[in-house]
Amino acid sequence: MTTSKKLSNVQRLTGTIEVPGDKSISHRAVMFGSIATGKTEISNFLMGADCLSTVSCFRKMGVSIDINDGKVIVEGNGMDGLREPSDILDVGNSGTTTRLMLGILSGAPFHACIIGDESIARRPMSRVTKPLRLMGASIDGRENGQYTPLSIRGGNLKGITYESPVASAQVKSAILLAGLRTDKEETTVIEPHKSRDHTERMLRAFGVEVKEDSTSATVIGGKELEATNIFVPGDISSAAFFLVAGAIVPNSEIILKNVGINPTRTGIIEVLQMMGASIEIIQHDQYSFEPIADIIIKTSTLKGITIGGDLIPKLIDEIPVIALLATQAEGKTVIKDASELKVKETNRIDTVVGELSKLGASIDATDDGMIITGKTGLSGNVSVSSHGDHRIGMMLAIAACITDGTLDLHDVDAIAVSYPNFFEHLSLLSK
Ligand SMILES: O=C(O)C1=C[C@@H](OP(=O)(O)O)[C@@H](O)[C@H](O)C1
Ligand SMILES: C=C(OP(=O)(O)O)C(=O)O
Repeated sequence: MTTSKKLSNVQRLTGTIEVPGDKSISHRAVMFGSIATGKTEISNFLMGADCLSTVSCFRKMGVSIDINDGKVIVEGNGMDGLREPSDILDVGNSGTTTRLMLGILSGAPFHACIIGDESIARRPMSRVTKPLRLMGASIDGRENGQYTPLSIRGGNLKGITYESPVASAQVKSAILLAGLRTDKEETTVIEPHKSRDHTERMLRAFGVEVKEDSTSATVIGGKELEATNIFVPGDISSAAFFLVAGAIVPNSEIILKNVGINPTRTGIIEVLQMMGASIEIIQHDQYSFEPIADIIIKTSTLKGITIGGDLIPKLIDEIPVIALLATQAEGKTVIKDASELKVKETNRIDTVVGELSKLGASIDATDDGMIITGKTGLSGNVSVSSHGDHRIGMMLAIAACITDGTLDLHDVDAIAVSYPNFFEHLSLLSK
């Protein structure tokens, strides 16, 4: 079923919100808890559709996962505690579930089948199936394991040193998770730029040693994970929508509480600062393995900038809303080195350029990004669509705050993938 919503512009956005828990960290907490020994209690878990797909897959492999009052309790039975699933593992819309789970399954001595939705079926899986096969996993699937449906049988794995052609935390994590199942062998992943390091940080919290340098990470196999309690910080990728909204909607001031500010994820803050936004970061004393801050954003006068290189992995999921931000910045914004956008839930170069063009933005697609010239008023009274992509849906809902007429936003239900209470927060701030 698809849904649509008529959205009007707003006078201002003011108030305080706490965005839901981080999606990347929530996935990992359930997965690592499932293969650890003992009870892992997760608080502030993201109850979004993607993370619930992870929960459902691990339950099908015999893990007891209890969801109660915003807390998730995972009873792990160790690395060898997973059971062969009698049903297909359905990952829904979630790339992270698919790729990290493949890493875990590579060392599990049984067979499993993985399917997902139409969007997942278009996303490249050979970036993980290739190195996992090199390590010893048997993986088959559509077009020789390039796409779902996939079928996997874990094997005896050997350690590898793998130079990934893309900076991808999903690829890195899948290989490191498989690396844990080798017999005391070393597994190293080298990336062209550093990707988010939640896996490395969380593995350490579960008692596993991870060696890291600027663009590589290494684990040694054979160590059991020991259960731990995890507090999931607010998702900076969700906060990004309100950071942009606060900067571009007139007369606004928004306070975002408890946002994760892991330096491998803070590209959106760097971009806002480079554009000249009025933004304040109040960092909390560190009490978790992930840093947390409150962020205050106010209506700002912005200038266009160039975004590329090693900044891209730090803000890859924020590019749709950064494109909207750039329409309100004076001058040219160039987003380059971002061809990874083409293999997300949608081709995010095409969907961003297509939908923002409908609003009258001056935006052109390039081979590895887009060029936006601002500042332009955005026109309403048009129909737009998320194309089933949560981040496109939320970007358009924020755009509607400043259009000169209403927007008919189709396929809004996609937003529940990462931010189920997004519209509640939007209406709270616009009161
Ligand atoms: O590891 C993760 O949790 C994620 C990594 C990124 O994908 P890639 O690994 O494909 O860059 C990101 O786009 C995705 O939303 C979540
Ligand atoms: C790309 C995303 O997620 P995934 O790869 O897990 O589907 C995203 O959340 O923007």
